[in-house]
Formats: sequence, C-alpha cells, structure tokens
Amino acid sequence: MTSHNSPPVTISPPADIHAHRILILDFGAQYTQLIARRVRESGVYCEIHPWDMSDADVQAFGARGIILSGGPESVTDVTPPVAPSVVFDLKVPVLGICYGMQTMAKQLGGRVTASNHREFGYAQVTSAAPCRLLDGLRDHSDGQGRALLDVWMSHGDRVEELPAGFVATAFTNSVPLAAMADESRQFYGVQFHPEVTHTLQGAQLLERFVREICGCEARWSAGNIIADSIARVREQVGSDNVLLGLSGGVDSSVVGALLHRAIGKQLTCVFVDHGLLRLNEGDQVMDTFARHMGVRVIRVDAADRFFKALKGEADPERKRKIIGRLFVEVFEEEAAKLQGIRWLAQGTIYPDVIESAGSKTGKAHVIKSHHNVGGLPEKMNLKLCEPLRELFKDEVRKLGVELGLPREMVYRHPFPGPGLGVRILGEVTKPYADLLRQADVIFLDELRRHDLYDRTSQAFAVFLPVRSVAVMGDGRRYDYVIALRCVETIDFMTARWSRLPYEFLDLVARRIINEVQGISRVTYDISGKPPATIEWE
Ligand SMILES: Nc1ncnc2c1ncn2[C@@H]1O[C@H](COP(=O)(O)OP(=O)(O)OP(=O)(O)O)[C@@H](O)[C@H]1O
Ligand SMILES: O=c1[nH]c(=O)c2[nH+]cn([C@@H]3O[C@H](COP(=O)(O)O)[C@@H](O)[C@H]3O)c2[nH]1
Ligand SMILES: NC(=O)CC[C@H](N)C(=O)O
Ligand SMILES: [Mg+2]
Repeated sequence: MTSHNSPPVTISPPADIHAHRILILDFGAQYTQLIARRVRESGVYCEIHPWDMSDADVQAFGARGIILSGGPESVTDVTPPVAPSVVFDLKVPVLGICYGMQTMAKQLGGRVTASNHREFGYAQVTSAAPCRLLDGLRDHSDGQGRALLDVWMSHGDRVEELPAGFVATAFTNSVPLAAMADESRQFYGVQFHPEVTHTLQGAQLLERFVREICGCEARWSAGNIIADSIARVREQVGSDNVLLGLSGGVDSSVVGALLHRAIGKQLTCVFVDHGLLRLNEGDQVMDTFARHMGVRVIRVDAADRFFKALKGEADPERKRKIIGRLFVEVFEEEAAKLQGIRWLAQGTIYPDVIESAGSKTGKAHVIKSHHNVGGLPEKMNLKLCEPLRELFKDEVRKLGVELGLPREMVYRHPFPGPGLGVRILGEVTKPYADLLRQADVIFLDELRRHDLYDRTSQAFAVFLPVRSVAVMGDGRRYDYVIALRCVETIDFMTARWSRLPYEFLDLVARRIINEVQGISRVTYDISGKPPATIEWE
C-alpha cells in the first residue's frame, strides 16, 4: 500500500468485465456455489439467483448463458420448482446439472421418473454421441473408441424420455440417459456434477460451456477486477468522504488497500474494539494499518456498550442483530464527527450475502445473519460501499496479493465480525470472554509454532457455559468447558475438520487446563460442514 499522502493512482478501466456474464439459477443444491467458483476460475463473471427469479429479471440480467443447478426436490412432485420459461426462449446456451437437467427435460416435453437405481458418489459415464460439451474430454477409453469419464453422481430420479430435438450423449450402467444435448438450440444436460473436483474433467467441461459454447471472454482476473472496482468506486462516491469499517481481517484490509488507491485522502477507517476481539488483536490492527501503512484509522473502544447491550441475550440470531446494530451506530457516530462522510464501506463478500439471504418463496433458509448483511439495521444514514460484494474469499485473497498486502495479512484465518460473541454460546459476559481469549491464544500460538496455521483454514476456541467436574491437585473443581474447532476448506461453504495430530491436541488441552483458571475440560469438534457450520452460533 502506498503512503496516505500519495495521490490516487490513475488506472484506465478495462472493458466492461461484467458484460460477458453467466446466470446460475439455484434449485437449492449444496454445491451451487461451486458451480459459480468454477465459472469464475475460467475467467467469466457469474451470479447465483434463486430458481424463482422472474422472467423479466432473467431477461434483464443479460446472460450469455444460463446454468440450472442441482437441487433436493424431485421434478416428479406435484409442484416442483421449475426454471422460468423465458430461459428456453432467450436463444442463449443452457446447461442443466442433475435436477437442472431433469427439469429441463420435463419442461421441454421429456419424461422423468423416480427410479430405485439411486446413484451416489463415483460413477463412470460413457460417451454415446458427438457433443460440443463433451467431445475430447476423457479419463479412459472403452477400447471401442468411446471416451469414459470418471464423475460424481448424487440423484434418485432420472430422465426416461428425451424431449424432441435432444440426443443422448452419455450413459452409465444404471442411467441410460446420463447426458443429453440439443446442439441446434445449444441446450445441454448432465446428470452428474461437473462442479465437484471428484468429476475429473468437470472444470474443463464448465470452462468449455462458458468460454466456447457461450462465447464469453476471460475478463475476470485480479488485475481487471481491481481496475474495474477502482473505477466504479470513484464513480460511486465522487468527492464524498468514505468511512471504512476496518477489522484487520482479510476482507476489510483488501477493501482498505483498494479504497486507499482509489480515493486516497477521502478514506477514513474505523476499527471498533467491541470487547469480543482476540487477545491483543486491537493493538495489532492499529500497528499494521495506522503505523505501517499510513492509513487514517480511528480506534473506538466500545466494549462496555456491547457487553451492556448483549446482557441477558442468549439467542444467536438476536445476538447477531444486536452486534450488527451497534456496529452501525458506532460507525454513524464516528461519521458525524468527521466532514462530508456519506458512505460506509465494508468488507462484505459474496458468501456473506448468499448465507444471509432467503429465497423469495422461502425455500432457501436463512442459516445465519452475517452481522454486516442480514444483521444490519433497517434504517441507515450512510450509503453502503462494498466493492467485494461479488467476490469469493479466494478471489479476495488474489486481489490482496495483487494490491501488495503482506502475505500474513492476506492468508490470515477469517475472524467473524461478531467475534467471540458467537463463540461464547448463549449469554455473552466479560468474564467468559476473558477465559475464552486465554484459551484461544494458546491454541493459535501452538498451531503457529507447530507449522499448522497455514495448513488449516480456520481455527479457534469456543466457550461452553456448562460446567463439568474435575479433580486437580487433589481438590474438586467444577469448571467450564472449551471446545476447539479447526477446519480445512477452500470456500468456507463446506468444510472438513482438521485431522490435527493427537500429540498436538494433547499439548493444547493440557496447556489450556493448566494455564486458564476456570477451565477444566477441553474437547475437539469433529463435525463437518454440512451439517455443522464452522462457527457454533
Ligand atoms: N471490529 C471491527 N471494526 C470495524 N469493522 C468491522 C469489525 N469487524 C468487522 N467489521 C466489518 O464487517 C465486515 C465483515 O466482517 P468479516 O469478518 O466478514 O470480514 P473481515 O474481518 O474483513 O475479514 P475476515 O473474514 O478475514 O475476518 C468487515 O469487512 C468490516 O468491514
Ligand atoms: O464477518 C462475519 N460475520 C458473521 O456474522 C459471521 N458468521 C460466520 N462468519 C464466518 O463465515 C464463515 C462461515 O461460517 P459458518 O460456517 O459458521 O457459517 C466462517 O469463516 C465464519 O467465521 C462470519 N463472518
Ligand atoms: N443432486 C440433484 O440435483 C438431485 C436431483 C433430484 N432430487 C434427484 O434425486 O434425482
Ligand atoms: Mg473478520
């Protein structure tokens, strides 16, 4: 990052990087986000919208191609979710994946049945006819010149009869119609899931669809995204001043660097110490930003205020809303003390938006209200400036690297805005936060010391307000429990618990029990996401 006094860098905006875009209609599959990530990785911008998007909105979106995701429902139900009919009239290529293929088949006049040949996991499909989507992709050959692909399946229903104009392009032993194509209309369907890495040629298949079949150019790169965001922010805020909520985490740090480049002195950052930070976190953030990077940062000590507002509240969603509201109150108070602030910038990223949103029909559930999206109060005086709102975490990190942020900052584990507030189960109190902070720092220090921090995606301690019996130094103890959570994930949407060595866990548990007065038991969380979310609340 350049120093605070340097003039904003002049960068000419690239060709419209959003113009070549793909629309993904979500039927509620667990892996819809992976489809989006694969499309983005091939250099093409895309957005996920609920399947019940209106015809007018689909049309206005202006996609060069549409992907219909998988989903838990069955098209054989009485009123199954269906794709907006305009999808098939827009004369753009359409790819249906699993449920998406099934509904495409049914909506265009084919037949789908619930089959007792359920297929979950690995399967091998054999190519059955030439097809622009699949030609040339192969993992093996069947000896008769036909390509075999290793794929991943997860379905019970299957397409029984193709709609007019389609041919079968692949089969498996249990599914005669495992892929279909109508080349003249550029409609394709695959029963398997190309978005998961277990489908070896899946990324290639999706790239083929968006780049060759839909004809999208690869404009979605870190350099282009930065130049585009800078241009957009400048246009958006003009000569107004902007207040950025800076947490020291990856997302807001990247926004900080971006805005610093885009609008220089018009930027002021506010770092809120809500009393639910990690040990010494506040000082570290001030050190890195204010001292080394020359960004103007105001530190607000609001711990008492947050604890007071959270007193007696045990419900996770209500806690999140309280925290979201207080954050904005603090931001607005600080803004009022400064000149010309009209905008509140935040490091909101795409998964925050998706997880906080429900679909119009209520089919998709709100899992948790991220404090910076669903947790925001309804009325706000400042307008929002969220340049990373369309990006996934790994894309944000690439931007951070490109913007010259230090590696340790870009690859930090994420820390949720509500902080320890969602890691103390139930009511939040200062004594609980103090205990948790001590346990957490031991866990993280040991991870770093054992070279495990960079090999895991997110690690933390959780405070359980239940007491269990222990005997220490011949005395009876009746103390609280700490749970350790450590996961590996790329996109934070699904996660696997880290197989940390037993010796390591043993060391951490002993240190916590010996060093943190008030904790007498430590457990390790071995739940995957799904179903267990990464945070406990
Ligand atoms: N303590 C804080 N002070 C000021 N703003 C905050 C604070 N905590 C969170 N925010 C705001 O809320 C946004 C969302 O928080 P979130 O934790 O998702 O992102 P982050 O902290 O920037 O990055 P990371 O996900 O890596 O922790 C932040 O980008 C920031 O704008
Ligand atoms: O800034 C944030 N505000 C929030 O309210 C919030 N809730 C969860 N997280 C982070 O999001 C990722 C996924 O978490 P979950 O599996 O718990 O939903 C994990 O990285 C979590 O730490 C949050 N971040
Ligand atoms: N993964 C899916 O899209 C499944 C589709 C449908 N629910 C089936 O079982 O066939
Ligand atoms: Mg954070």
